[in-house]
Amino acid sequence: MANFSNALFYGLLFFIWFAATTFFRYVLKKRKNGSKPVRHPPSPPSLPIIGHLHLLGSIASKSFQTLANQYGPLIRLRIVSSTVVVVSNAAVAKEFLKNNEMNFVSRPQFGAADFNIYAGSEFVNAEYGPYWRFMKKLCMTELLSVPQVNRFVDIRRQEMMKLLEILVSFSEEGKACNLGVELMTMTNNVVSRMAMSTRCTPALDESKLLWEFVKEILELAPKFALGELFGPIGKFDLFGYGKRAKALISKFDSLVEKIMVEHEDELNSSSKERKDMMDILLEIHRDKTAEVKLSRTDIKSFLMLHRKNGQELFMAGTETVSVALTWTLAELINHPKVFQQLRDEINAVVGSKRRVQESDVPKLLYLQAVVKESLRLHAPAPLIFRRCGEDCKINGYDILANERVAFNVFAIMKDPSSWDNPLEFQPERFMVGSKGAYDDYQMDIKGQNFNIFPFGSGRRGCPGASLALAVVHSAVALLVQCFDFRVQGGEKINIEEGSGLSAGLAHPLMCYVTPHLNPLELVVNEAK
Ligand code: HEM
Repeated sequence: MANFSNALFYGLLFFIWFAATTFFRYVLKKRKNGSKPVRHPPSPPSLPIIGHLHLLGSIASKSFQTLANQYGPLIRLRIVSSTVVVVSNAAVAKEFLKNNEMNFVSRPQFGAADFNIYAGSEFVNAEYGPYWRFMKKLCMTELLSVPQVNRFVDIRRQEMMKLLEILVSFSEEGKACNLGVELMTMTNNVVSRMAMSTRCTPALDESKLLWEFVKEILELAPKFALGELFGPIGKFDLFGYGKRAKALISKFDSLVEKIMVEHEDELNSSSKERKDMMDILLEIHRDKTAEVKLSRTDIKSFLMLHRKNGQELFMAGTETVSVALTWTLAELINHPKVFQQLRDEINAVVGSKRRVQESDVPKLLYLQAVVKESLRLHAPAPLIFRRCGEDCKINGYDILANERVAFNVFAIMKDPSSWDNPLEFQPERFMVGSKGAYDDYQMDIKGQNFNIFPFGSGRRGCPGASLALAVVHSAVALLVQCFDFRVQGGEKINIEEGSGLSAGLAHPLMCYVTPHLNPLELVVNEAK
């Protein structure tokens, strides 16, 4: 009897404690947000501790899309101890990124920053403020401006020629080639030469180190995301990825320091005709009157620059571009009619005596449509992250200060309410006069149109879009003009998406290549 009354007593005590805590939390929440209770965007039912983690598969953008189909285009998820608001349609994205742009102009900080020796010097994750504004202006007016991109056209031509030579040698040896790897090498070299006049190839000493850095950091990036799930506990670096990244970045730092000293010596001894990114940044570093004082660390951090949302140029310029190229090639190989139509267009505009070049691209409308369609179906940066500045209401829901917002570009660009046959690869949709073409056939893809914005939008949009499109257009055109492709071990390429943060193909793009027009002979014609 005594036991029973004890149990009753403790049960009652627990109930009072539980009710009081719940009430107290409710009152706190109410006071924090004035008198109204917070109205979060809808959430699926969650589990204790892990929240919605069990609802996420290996490809976050796909899982978010599935949840949006069930719970709507604006949802809120809790993953262990972090929350994220996910946006999955064009109208809601516009509400955030256009109508409330200034409140979503910063990016969230990711836990990995704790292990980044460049923390505080980052550009991609920088708070919207004087440093970010200065660097962004510099990107748009100098480092990645159209005239600067045009000044390096010969470098892109040389690197693409190297790619063509490699493919010819694969063809002569009758060996299958991993196209993804070759495309990645080419884009690494283009970006690396524009950034600091250094190639990034396993065959050379310095370049080998750079090459290894890019490879390793790309492998590590998705693993960082794991730590993120554990919120504050992630800071303890339970898996050791933080320490590995720190060691890698330190290696990159010594290498870039050496290249920087060489650049400084050159700047002291002569005036260079063509300045690479490092030269431009070093000049600002020395300029006592510059609006913002750039430190050596800021320069190195910038050059290590970004991959989508979180890591800093090598990854932005290399992985995203090579992913876009690989997907476009894969879709073309799987759609022989589209491939042939593109080849016919190139032949009609360029003929068969010279290599297609960047200056031909404005006349190659079908080529542009092919690339747009590929970016629509396979966004190289499928999730864009931003951070909410101050509490605000969007579509009747409260979005709280500091909350992370993920724009699911992957889902938005396949939304059946915006696109007919959204999962089909149909470049015609971007051609004027074609059956089913959109009125707005020259659809802007650089952030004005929220049905298709692979480069993000607004002030925080991608400053590398012109460079990226220059590389993707010319490489696709050259490969289609010069080679036929046969898939190794099958008729079609398996276009399954890879897991983790990478938006690439799950399986290597292995092909046998045969020259259609021998590119090595065409070069001679081009020089005329
Ligand atoms: C197909 C290739 C590429 C795609 C799809 C892409 C996509 C993106 C996206 C979606 C963002 C976030 C935009 C936003 O928040 O609204 C971004 C940011 C950025 N990208 Fe790219 N990118 C590509 C290539 C490049 C290249 C080649 C570079 C430079 C070499 C570059 C440099 C940057 C930088 C610096 C940012 C951060 C801008 C900021 O925070 O203000 N990207 N990119």
